[in-house]
Amino acid sequence: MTKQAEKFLDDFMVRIVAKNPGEAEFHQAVREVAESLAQTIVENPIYEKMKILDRIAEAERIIIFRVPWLDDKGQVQINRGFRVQMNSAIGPYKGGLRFHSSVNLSILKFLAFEQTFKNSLTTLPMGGGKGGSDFDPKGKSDTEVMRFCQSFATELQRHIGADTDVPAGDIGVGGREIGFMYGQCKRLRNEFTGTLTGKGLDWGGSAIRPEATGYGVSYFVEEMLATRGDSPAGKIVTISGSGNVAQYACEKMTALGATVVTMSDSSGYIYDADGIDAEKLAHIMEIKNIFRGRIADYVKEYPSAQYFAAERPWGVKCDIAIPCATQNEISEEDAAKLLANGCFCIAEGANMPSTPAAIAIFQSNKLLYAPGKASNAGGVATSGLEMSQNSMRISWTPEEVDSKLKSIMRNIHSRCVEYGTGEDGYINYVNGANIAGFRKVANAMIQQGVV
Ligand SMILES: NC(=O)C1=CN([C@@H]2O[C@H](COP(=O)(O)OP(=O)(O)OC[C@H]3O[C@@H](n4cnc5c(N)ncnc54)[C@H](OP(=O)(O)O)[C@@H]3O)[C@@H](O)[C@H]2O)C=CC1
Ligand SMILES: O=C(O)CCC(=O)C(=O)O
Repeated sequence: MTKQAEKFLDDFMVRIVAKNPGEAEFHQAVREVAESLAQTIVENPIYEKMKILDRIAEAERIIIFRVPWLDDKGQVQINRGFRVQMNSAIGPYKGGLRFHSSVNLSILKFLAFEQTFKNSLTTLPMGGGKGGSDFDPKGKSDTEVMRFCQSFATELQRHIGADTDVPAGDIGVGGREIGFMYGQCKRLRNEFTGTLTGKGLDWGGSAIRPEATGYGVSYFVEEMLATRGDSPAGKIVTISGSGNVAQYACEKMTALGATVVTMSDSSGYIYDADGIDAEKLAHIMEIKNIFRGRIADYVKEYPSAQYFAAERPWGVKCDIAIPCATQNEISEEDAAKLLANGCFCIAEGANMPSTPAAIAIFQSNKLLYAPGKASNAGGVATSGLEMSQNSMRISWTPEEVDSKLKSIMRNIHSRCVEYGTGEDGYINYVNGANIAGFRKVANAMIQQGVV
């Protein structure tokens, strides 16, 4: 990076931190992007003159609202709802809703910021957004979740729409929650439109949307390994999380011939040296999706596996690591363990799961490392395909959607190679994803004037 680019980066980050005090996750996500883009920006003065990166880092609109609801005992509960409408340069705001006790503005702004670049990479016409609530569905009855979702959607529906902003799922928001919110939006607006994605297959949902993020990250791993003449077959894989993304990453990596040996939740991880095959994964899906239980229950059914409470799986020997739980779940120490154990490929299913210090270890040791905004883009890409099907009032077959998903992931990989390959041939997927994602949004913003 030239001195001029370094100065741009320093000045820019001073402005970001001053304008968004105390928002550590947001600063982290913005800094990573700004580091990749500083050189491109000083070499293209129009970007600096038009303050493109400052504008991308400032949400177009943020809505914060009260979500009151009645629990099963008839007591009033109050949560806080958010929608961050980050950038609409290339399409309606698009991005998931997160329901988790940790949700705050910093987390949702980092996610919405990342989403803007991710959605641009998919090549589909989608802007960036994210939302959610500090409501935690864990331990709540179905009727409590329904009452909460109805209250949340009652306010949210004023701000969203098929051509305005199209939310979907994220942590704590799956098919059940999308169904309750869609029902309430439809009732209040008296229209059946594609206002949310991740809908049920019989009422406007797309085939393969539940599978898409996990399948997409697996297709991305295939592409990464192919750059070194390799493939997933015979590889040992560690996965964190046991929710939507983790489940389908496990399914697809196993189908591609790899052996997945770990999955986790926020209480701990399981290690099954024999591999979590299709039958064992079906059991995990039952524990998590039907009984809404804990991953620890796995060892009751498969006693040869081990459960490690309050630990993450990154000390387990593997070739490939696919973090699919949450942000900053791979620390510097975890990254050092992965490296020491011979792991050579890290593909993020989660958003920003690796800390900056962990990424520095991956990159300085020339490991294959893909940031979530590239490798987990299959979920939102398939949401984009759901929007297209809704507009055209048609449904594609699972095979059609899967083949489009595969070609989108291959295309994202090619863009990363195009913009991220250094002089020594090492592919810096972070730079590649950030630069490729930025160019399209930046050029659209220039063409649309100062808005
Ligand atoms: N769903 C999608 O299509 C997409 C999701 N993502 C990202 O993938 C990640 C997982 O999302 P998804 O699978 O949908 O969510 P789910 O709610 O289905 O699953 C989340 C999993 O991560 C675990 N987890 C959540 N928070 C923590 C934490 N603080 N520490 C440890 N484990 C935690 C959960 O454990 P527990 O049950 O104990 O809470 C659960 O196993 C998120 O980063 C999300 O932003 C990215 C692209 C698309
Ligand atoms: O499908 C979507 O719209 C959003 C998916 C998502 O939240 C993400 O990509 O992080």
